[in-house]
Amino acid sequence: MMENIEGKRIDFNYKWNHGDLFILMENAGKAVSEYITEKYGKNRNILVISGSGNNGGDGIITAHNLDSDNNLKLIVMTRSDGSVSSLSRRAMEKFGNDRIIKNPNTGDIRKMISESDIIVDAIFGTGIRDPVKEPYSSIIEEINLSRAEVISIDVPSGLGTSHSVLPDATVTFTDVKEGMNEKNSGSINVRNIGIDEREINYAGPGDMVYFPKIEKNGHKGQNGKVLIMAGWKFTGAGCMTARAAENALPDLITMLVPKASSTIFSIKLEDQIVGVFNSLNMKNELEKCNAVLTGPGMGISEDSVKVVLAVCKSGKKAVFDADAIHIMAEHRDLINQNMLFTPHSHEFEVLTGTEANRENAEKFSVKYGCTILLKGPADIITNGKKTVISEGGSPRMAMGGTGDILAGLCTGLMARNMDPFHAAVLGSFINKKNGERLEKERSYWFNTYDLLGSMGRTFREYYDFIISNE
Ligand SMILES: NC(=O)C1=CN([C@@H]2O[C@H](COP(=O)(O)OP(=O)(O)OC[C@H]3O[C@@H](n4cnc5c(N)ncnc54)[C@H](OP(=O)(O)O)[C@@H]3O)[C@@H](O)[C@H]2O)[C@H](O)CC1
Ligand SMILES: [K+]
Repeated sequence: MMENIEGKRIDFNYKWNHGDLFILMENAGKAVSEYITEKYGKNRNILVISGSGNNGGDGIITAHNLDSDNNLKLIVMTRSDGSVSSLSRRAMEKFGNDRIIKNPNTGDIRKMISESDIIVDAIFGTGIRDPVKEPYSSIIEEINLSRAEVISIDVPSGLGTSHSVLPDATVTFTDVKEGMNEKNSGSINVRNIGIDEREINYAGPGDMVYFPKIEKNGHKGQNGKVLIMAGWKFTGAGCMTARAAENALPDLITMLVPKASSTIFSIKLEDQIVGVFNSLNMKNELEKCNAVLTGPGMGISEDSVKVVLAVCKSGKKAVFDADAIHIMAEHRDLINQNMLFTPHSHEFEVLTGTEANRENAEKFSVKYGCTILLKGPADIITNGKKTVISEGGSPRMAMGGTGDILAGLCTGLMARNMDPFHAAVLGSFINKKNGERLEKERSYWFNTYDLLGSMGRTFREYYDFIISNE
């Protein structure tokens, strides 16, 4: 079952790899026309009703393919300014602009529906917004009153609203869409339209669709607060997590550190809030934050165990890395769905008591409900329901500190309202692409400061790609 946003993610991955989505529209139209010809034969009275988005474009290609063997009419309902999506415009040129019936009135549509034995519903696909406005709600009603066979493309138009086409069959692409069942969609036929496994099961630029945009008129605090309790033994590790978290663009980052090292932190992170750790401060800061990180450079001490247990008790979204993973291995009963663990293979073995591989990561996530990001040349990210592989990076990223950067970035993303799984996938993707960028520029001669320095540019490249293609 695929949510609409997941469909968008896959489209962006495809677009990044192949440049143009029109071939997918051609394949979608081919899949639907083949289904109709196989099921109903030729010489039928077919009416295709297309909306102004890409679902409509799939309908136009379907019409083009069925045109020569049937008595076919194509209606296109444009936007109020007469436009359609750019892919649909290309489909219209292919069909022949002058033969398209544009924006007929409801009476004419009713007549055309009554003269048809097959109706192809391409009004809305996954881009539907509730509520359905006129004239679309009346058209949907007329379709549902007709005795013709109705075939919906991708999803029944209006699904999830109070005006939904009730088709005899739906030809859907890549996977069944959210909310579809045999009752509201008729017989469901899933067709592959050329999306590669890599665009679905591997991290890619499309994962940016889960990254919340910065609102132009937003207010302070809206973009989340990060709490970090790390670097108590190795201050450098703690500082790197904070610098990495900044790249997710949260409004506030607070470090809680022991009194003895607070001066070092205050100097190195002069633009962040550095507080001195005590039980009361920790309780207050945990209440205020949207996501918390602990573990990197922390050491295992009475206090670090206290911190880890308090994080568990807080119920906040949390990232456990390094020493925190060792501590959590003794407290597995406290693991829940708000938690992300970012182990390398040895830490994974300590946490789970099993060999570090995909199957065991999935088993552990299912059992405890948490997300695992198992680090390696290819990161494995799983929440037990979904698993994504994140490849790439640079061999130079085996150096110390890159794990701290990844953990900090994931925490920042979780504070920005992302769930642990999508934060982990995007964090891993950006981290690896950032390493690749530096390797291209400098071969292997770069360090963790360089990674932190270029992360914003790497992030922006993919952010801009999504914004400019929406
Ligand atoms: N990878 C794939 O699987 C591909 C799928 N394709 C098909 O594309 C659609 C999704 O296309 P999209 O353009 O995103 O959206 P829709 O066609 O579903 O609908 C958008 C248009 O509908 C208008 N709209 C939306 N809600 C309403 C409403 N309530 N009342 C009136 N009009 C509405 C919307 O209007 P705007 O004013 O916002 O422009 C749009 O015009 C997917 O389902 C597949 O069928 C592609 O072929 C590519 C690959
Ligand atoms: K449809």
